[in-house]
Amino acid sequence: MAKLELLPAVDVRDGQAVRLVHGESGTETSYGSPLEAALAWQSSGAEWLHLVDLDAAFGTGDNRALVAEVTRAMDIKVELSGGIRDDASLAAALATGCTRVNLGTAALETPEWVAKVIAEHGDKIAVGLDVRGTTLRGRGWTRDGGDLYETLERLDREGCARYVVTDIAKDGTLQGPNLELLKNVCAATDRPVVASGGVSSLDDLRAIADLVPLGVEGSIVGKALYAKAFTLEEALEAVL
Ligand SMILES: O=C(O)c1ccccc1N[C@@H]1O[C@H](COP(=O)(O)O)[C@@H](O)[C@H]1O
Repeated sequence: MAKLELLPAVDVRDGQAVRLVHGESGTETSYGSPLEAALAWQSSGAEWLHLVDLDAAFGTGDNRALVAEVTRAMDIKVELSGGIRDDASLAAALATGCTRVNLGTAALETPEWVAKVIAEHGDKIAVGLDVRGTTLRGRGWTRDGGDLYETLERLDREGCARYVVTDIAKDGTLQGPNLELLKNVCAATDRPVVASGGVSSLDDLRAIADLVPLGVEGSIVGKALYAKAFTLEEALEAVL
């Protein structure tokens, strides 16, 4: 059976690696240099880095040069997101050499553009389905953007390669992942799903790994690593 991929997260706000609670601006806890954090996850054995430009996602500026520097410094695969919403921001993101990008707001607000870039770039494009209940949220998770399952059906039709599914109610809370949501999304699509939000323990990761046969391919891990609930080495061992 395929093993669950783990994607330690580095979210960047105002030049710092931060974690938010429920993705709300103003709830930041700072963890210092994004490059140092990313290099630490790489040295601990990560095969992926989930790198987010939060200022670009919130529309409060950007950390584009810094996320490009971090991406270029990595020998591992990088999933890059935050503020990738048009040809220029997509070209800049892909030029960093990242393995794939994760689109959020654009999938809700400019579906024609997203269909076009999916057709052009295939599995270099993932779509982030960031939900409260079953309502998608965009623009830094501050605005409603439609129904999860209707959007999923449309993106499936357009050939979207994979989805990164975040339960906003869980994100940054260390309350455990929303396994029901993950199962429901896997039942609604045949595309791989990357889980995001709420991981607090090795048991949470094992529970997500149990969903690999249903279509879960990976899990983002953020707060739990920064809060030292477990080490990345322990996490990688737990999902072998
Ligand atoms: O990751 C977060 O904590 C987060 C919080 C608030 C907004 C966005 C967040 N992350 C990721 O940003 C992209 C969406 O950016 P955009 O809408 O395309 O500009 C997506 O990957 C979110 O999961």
